Amino acid sequence: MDVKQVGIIGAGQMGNGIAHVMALAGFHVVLNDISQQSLDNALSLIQKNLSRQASRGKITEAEVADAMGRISTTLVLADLGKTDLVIEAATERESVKQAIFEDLLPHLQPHTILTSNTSSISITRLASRTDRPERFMGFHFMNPVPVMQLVELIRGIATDEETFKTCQAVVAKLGKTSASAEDFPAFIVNRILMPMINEAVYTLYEGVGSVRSIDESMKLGANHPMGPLELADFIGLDTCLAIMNVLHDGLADTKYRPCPLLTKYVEAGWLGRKTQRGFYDYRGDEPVPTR
Ligand SMILES: CC(=O)CC(=O)SCCNC(=O)CCNC(=O)[C@H](O)C(C)(C)COP(=O)(O)OP(=O)(O)OC[C@H]1O[C@@H](n2cnc3c(N)ncnc32)[C@H](O)[C@@H]1OP(=O)(O)O
Ligand SMILES: NC(=O)C1=CN([C@@H]2O[C@H](COP(=O)(O)OP(=O)(O)OC[C@H]3O[C@@H](n4cnc5c(N)ncnc54)[C@H](OP(=O)(O)O)[C@@H]3O)[C@@H](O)[C@H]2O)C=CC1
Repeated sequence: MDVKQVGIIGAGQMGNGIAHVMALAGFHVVLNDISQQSLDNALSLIQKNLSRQASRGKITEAEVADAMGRISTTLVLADLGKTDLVIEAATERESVKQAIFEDLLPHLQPHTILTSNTSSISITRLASRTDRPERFMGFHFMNPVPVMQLVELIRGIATDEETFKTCQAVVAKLGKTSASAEDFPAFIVNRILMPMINEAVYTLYEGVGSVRSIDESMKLGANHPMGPLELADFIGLDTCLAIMNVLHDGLADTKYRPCPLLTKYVEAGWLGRKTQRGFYDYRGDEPVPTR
């Protein structure tokens, strides 16, 4: 199938990055959110990130203008009715995603492929609540989307081959690489990455190291580009906790127990960079560890 128009639901950090790379690759994008503020912030962030790419000579000013011209925003889900591919990138909560699909379905054309950028939730279960489980799959970008090369593609139990091939072709058009993952909790990347982040929080909780010593150790001792706590703040602590809960519930193994300290940060509303406070406090000139 030839994809021309892409609908993106959720204009948070992932939604804006997905809109950025899709528009730059020539797709027409309709970006939806429940908050006008989030849509406005997303557009100005996309403009800023595209301009940064232009200033480094990676793309031209004309490409920036063309990409921005291909993005429209809306608060109304029905405006995604003409799209060929929908990527849902709203908050990592199953009830939120299911409600979105329920509201969206009556407006979609029969051929439209429905996907979720979920980090962990069962694709098969999300698909089973729609009218098109064969045209439903996981389309999982990595953060920051304009920089990261990988997209995980996850088939649900009913996903058909044409849907998979179409999504694979879209990833190739973005200049990214796809990896196929089976539909089990948190797929591949987060099945491995998130327990490491959770273990870093346990290491902090048990007093083995401070925020700074844990991050420095993993950056300098294991050559990770960001320390695990810095990365958790970057991903969002609410998202990290949601993923750990899906692993814990879905695999029924205590080794996935979310660290109580991670839960406490989320309960405090200290969600990382997006709320300006998490394992670091970002309100000043330099990030300051909170423990
Ligand atoms: C939770 C999930 O479901 C799955 C996930 O996504 S897990 C998270 C996966 N992501 C990671 O693990 C990221 C780990 N961190 C990194 O790779 C790096 O720290 C980083 C790429 C984010 C930044 O790299 P850096 O070298 O420290 O910073 P910096 O030099 O500023 O940036 C490198 C390039 O990326 C660009 N960049 C950085 N952040 C960006 C953003 N948010 N948007 C667009 N471009 C960005 C910069 O402009 C820069 O571009 P040039 O090469 O043209 O100069
Ligand atoms: N953060 C990461 O590193 C990664 C996250 N993901 C996944 O991507 C998805 C989004 O994550 P992320 O961008 O980080 O989260 P954010 O919190 O940054 O963004 C979520 C956005 O969805 C909006 N939203 C909530 N409910 C609805 C709704 N009913 N309709 C439309 N929009 C809605 C939120 O609006 P409001 O703010 O008003 O609530 C917010 O703008 C999640 O499934 C996450 O697991 C995947 C890869 C990496």
